[in-house]
Amino acid sequence: MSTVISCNGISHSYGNKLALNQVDFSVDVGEPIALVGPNGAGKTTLFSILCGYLKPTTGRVEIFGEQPNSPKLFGRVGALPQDALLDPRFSVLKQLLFFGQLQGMSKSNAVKEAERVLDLVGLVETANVKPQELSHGMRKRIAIAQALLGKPELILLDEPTAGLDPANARVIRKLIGELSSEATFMVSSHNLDELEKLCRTILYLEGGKLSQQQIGESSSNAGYLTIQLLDELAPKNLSLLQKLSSVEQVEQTQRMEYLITYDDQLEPYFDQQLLGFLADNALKYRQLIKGRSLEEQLFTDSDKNVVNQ
Ligand SMILES: Nc1ncnc2c1ncn2[C@@H]1O[C@H](COP(=O)(O)OP(=O)(O)OP(=O)(O)O)[C@@H](O)[C@H]1O
Repeated sequence: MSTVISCNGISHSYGNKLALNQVDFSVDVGEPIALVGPNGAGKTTLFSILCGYLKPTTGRVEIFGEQPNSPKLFGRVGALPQDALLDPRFSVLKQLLFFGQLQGMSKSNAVKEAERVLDLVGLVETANVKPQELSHGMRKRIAIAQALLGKPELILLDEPTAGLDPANARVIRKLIGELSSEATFMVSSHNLDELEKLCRTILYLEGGKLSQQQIGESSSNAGYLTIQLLDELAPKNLSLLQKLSSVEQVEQTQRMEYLITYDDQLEPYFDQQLLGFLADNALKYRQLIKGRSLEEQLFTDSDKNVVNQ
């Protein structure tokens, strides 16, 4: 597996204030990583070092094997700084265009890319609006859209949900979950509850020290697929689905949507097995989502209709 971030013995001092103290960790390509710690723990300092805005006082950092400010990383890393500001003078589209063109895109590609990222954050209608006409939550989503420009492979989001209402925070987490098959995300928050269902790997920072690197329980053999069908599964088909060799559980998450837990070791190509099953039983589907849908990951509801094998 290829290494995205490698930090060895990183310390950083502001004058005589030690903000980071001998931090070591590495991150491989894959699922989102949470960086959690109380106010003042050093999260923003670490992000600033990873983005190349700050040089660590001591230690070595590599992103994709390069120094964080290397031109070779241009376009490969997207970042949302904690205090990202939009320019009040220009419309949302103009600002995204500017950053797209800074990445070397032609104007027409930058327009397409700006529209794509605005669509991802659900704010296409704000393209011609100036930032001050938007709510705080919308501005934050625009700043996240900016971090997604050019499809970077590593996306660093410093407190992306800070100050957002629950609905906006949910939109952001949903987006991270959906895009995490395309890019490796590192997301910070002072609130573990917010990220623990989204990220299996959690880095705890406290007083500048990385205290723990916890890998969540779900790093077992369990694989997840969410399928949206064009109709409810008839009991007969549900029973057949449950009998597929690698299927451990089928859970109905909403109308016509099912979360399937399967043994990834037993059937690494379960999606193909499932497509075969659907074809054999003349079942039509709308969407197949690798992993749990974010709704499912974040808001586990104890009284859902769980169907055990
Ligand atoms: N420019 C600076 N000059 C002096 N001290 C600083 C500076 N920036 C941060 N610090 C100090 O370094 C420590 C780590 O700060 P940092 O902003 O990295 O923490 P954080 O985990 O991001 O906090 P928060 O959750 O409040 O944003 C804090 O004690 C802070 O006061």
